[in-house]
Amino acid sequence: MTATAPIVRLDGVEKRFGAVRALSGVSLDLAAGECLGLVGHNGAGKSTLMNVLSGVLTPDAGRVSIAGQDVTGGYSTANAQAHGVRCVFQELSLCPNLTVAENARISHPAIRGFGWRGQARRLIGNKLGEVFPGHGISPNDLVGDLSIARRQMVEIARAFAVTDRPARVVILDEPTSSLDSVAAGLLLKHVRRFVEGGGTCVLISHLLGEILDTSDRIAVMRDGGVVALDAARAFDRRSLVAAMGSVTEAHGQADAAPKRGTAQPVVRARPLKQPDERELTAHAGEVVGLAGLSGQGQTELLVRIFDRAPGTDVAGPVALVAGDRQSDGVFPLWSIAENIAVGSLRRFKGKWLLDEAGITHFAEDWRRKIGIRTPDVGNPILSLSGGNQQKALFARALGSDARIVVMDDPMRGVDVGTKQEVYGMIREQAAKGRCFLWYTTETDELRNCDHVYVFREGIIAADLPRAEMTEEKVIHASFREDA
Ligand SMILES: Nc1ncnc2c1ncn2[C@@H]1O[C@H](COP(=O)(O)OP(=O)(O)OP(=O)(O)O)[C@@H](O)[C@H]1O
Repeated sequence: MTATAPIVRLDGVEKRFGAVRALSGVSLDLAAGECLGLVGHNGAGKSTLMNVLSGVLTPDAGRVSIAGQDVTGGYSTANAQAHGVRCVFQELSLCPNLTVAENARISHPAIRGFGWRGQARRLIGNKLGEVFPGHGISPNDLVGDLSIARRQMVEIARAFAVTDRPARVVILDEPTSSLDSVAAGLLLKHVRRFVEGGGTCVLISHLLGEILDTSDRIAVMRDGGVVALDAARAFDRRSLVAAMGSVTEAHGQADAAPKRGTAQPVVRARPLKQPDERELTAHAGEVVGLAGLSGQGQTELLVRIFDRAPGTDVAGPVALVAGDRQSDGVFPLWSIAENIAVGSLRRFKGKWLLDEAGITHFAEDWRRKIGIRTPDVGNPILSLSGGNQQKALFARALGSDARIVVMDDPMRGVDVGTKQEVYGMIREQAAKGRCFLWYTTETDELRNCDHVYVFREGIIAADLPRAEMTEEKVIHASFREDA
């Protein structure tokens, strides 16, 4: 850190939501020219703290200063933006019925008058090109037609784009959660360029490797407070996990012994464009991974399997853990309990009414099993932190009777400790005969799979049993030979 006054000072910030004390007197400084990594378990208070800094939430107590000026009274998102504070939220905030350029215009009101469309197209197009070269997004694309990874790229580029207002502090709340490793690497390089040019970044992530590699300092939050704060080089994975508290990192993996015998597969599916005889097959008791760069046809095939579309052969009920929880997973007006139990409603059907007590008991059981942080499963689902919402979606699928569970990059926003527990649950349920189809953008997770299909340009490019699967082979198959 430099000796000059901090660009941001948060002093004794407190925030309560009913019975939940989300922030319990947090003090934190940010310097110009640094990237602060912010880590902590699901529900630790990271997003709440950043919502205070970006003017979305008013703290119950404490002060916010920017560039030495106390801005606490009447601080709002408009003030934050005027001070150059930008935020890329976990739940993406683009308007799906507008184009990429129109969305850029919304947060850059300086673009106006005759020819505003052209200006907006240039602004976002140039920034996308700078951060994510080869992104393949047109400023004229309708946001609703873009994959979640591309939407995330647009949102990030929009936050870094500059018109009449500076970008001094850019908060990135789990910015790589939907990006594949190539796009994530490009973003993290951009973050370094930005801070080396004097900007400030707050990077929130559950991927501890990227936090350790990209940050200058790291703050660890636990239960609403900052419990450790030091130079990044003072931490390693183990000490970060320990500081986060109550999480263990047992790296289990699938047994390398081949399991496929002569049994009939429970799922068979071919990508529509597959030029050869290759198809995805999955057997009872197997965890089958779908790998490759993001948006290479993995989600499309999973959705076709879930829908039992022509060209797929699916034996048994299917449950889905959606990757885009905001638009496909969470029922935003329902409680946590209703969101969990909706996958198992038949079990709770009475003669006339649903068995409400049974639903609560079932949800309560899963709250404990998967560690959903809430005082009451009757609370609205949107009262949960992002990672805890994702855990509720897991509970919905794992608690259902479906023999086949289809998971579309399901660990988005789930903390390291819970991930290990969920990996364990998946392997345990597979051992009892359940079949899992698992698309992941995290290569590390493929170690939990018995068989991996690597996708490229909409087709299966490689078919790797666990014993033959290496990261190198997956990466090699993800890129065209001539690319
Ligand atoms: N709008 C809200 N209403 C009620 N409770 C809330 C609300 N927003 C956050 N909370 C609660 O505040 C606590 C902190 O949540 P926050 O979203 O800041 O956690 P987080 O560290 O960002 O977690 P994650 O890693 O899952 O994103 C959680 O217990 C959450 O349930």
